[in-house]
Amino acid sequence: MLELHDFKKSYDGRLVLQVPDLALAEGVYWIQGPNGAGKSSLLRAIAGLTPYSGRIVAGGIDARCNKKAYCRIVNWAEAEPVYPGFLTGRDLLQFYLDTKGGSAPATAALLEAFGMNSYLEQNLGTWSSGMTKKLSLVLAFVGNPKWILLDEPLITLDTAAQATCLRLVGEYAATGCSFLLSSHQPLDGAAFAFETLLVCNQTLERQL
Ligand SMILES: Nc1ncnc2c1ncn2[C@@H]1O[C@H](COP(=O)(O)OP(=O)(O)OP(=O)(O)O)[C@@H](O)[C@H]1O
Repeated sequence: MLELHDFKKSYDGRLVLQVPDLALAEGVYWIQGPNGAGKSSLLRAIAGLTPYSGRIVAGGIDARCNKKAYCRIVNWAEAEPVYPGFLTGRDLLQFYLDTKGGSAPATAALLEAFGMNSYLEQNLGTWSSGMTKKLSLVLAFVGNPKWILLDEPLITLDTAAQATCLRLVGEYAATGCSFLLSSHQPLDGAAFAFETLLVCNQTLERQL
C-alpha cells in the first residue's frame, strides 16, 4: 500500500498539487496530466527527493520517520537523468547495489535485457541520452523495491528498449512490485493491467 495523507507540494508558497487522502493498493498506476500539472513534483516527493507537507507511507513505512528503510523499498527513475560524467556505469550500478541490495543475477538480467554490457565500463560523460536513460531504468529496478516510480520512462528510448521497459514493468508487477508511471506517451503494447490517475485542478484523482 502507498498512502498519501494531507499531501501538499508548493514552490515558494505556490501550491502545485494537493492530495487530501489517497491509498493505492499493489498495482500499476499511470499518472496523466498536462505539462506543468505536477506529476514530476509528486513522484519526486514520493521518492523523498523534494520537501512537501503531509505524510507519505509506503509498505507501512513513513517516509520521514524511517527514511533509510523507506528508500530501500521505493525506487525512482527521473525523466531526464544526469549523472557525474567521471563515473562509469559500473561504478554507479555498484553504488546502487551496495545501498539498495539486490541479487547479481537479477541485475545481470536487467543489463542483458537493455543490451548494456558493451559500454558499462565507459565514463557516463560519453553516454548518449538513450544509453543514460536505460541505466536510470536499470537502477530503478535494482534491489528489492516494493514501489518503482518511473517519470516518463519511454522518452529517448529506441522502440526495442521501450518494449523492454514495458515488459520488465509487467514481469516485476507479476511478482508483486507496484509502479507509478508518468507518461505522455501511450503505454502501447503493455501486457499488464493498470489504473489511471489524473492530475486535474491541482489534485490527483482516480479515473473511474
Ligand atoms: N524547482 C522548482 N522550483 C519552482 N517551481 C517548480 C520547480 N519544479 C517544478 N516547478 C513548477 O511546478 C509545476 C509542476 O511542475 P512538474 O515538473 O511537477 O510538472 P509535470 O506535470 O511533471 O510537467 P511535464 O508534463 O511538463 O513534465 C510547474 O508549474 C513548474 O514550473
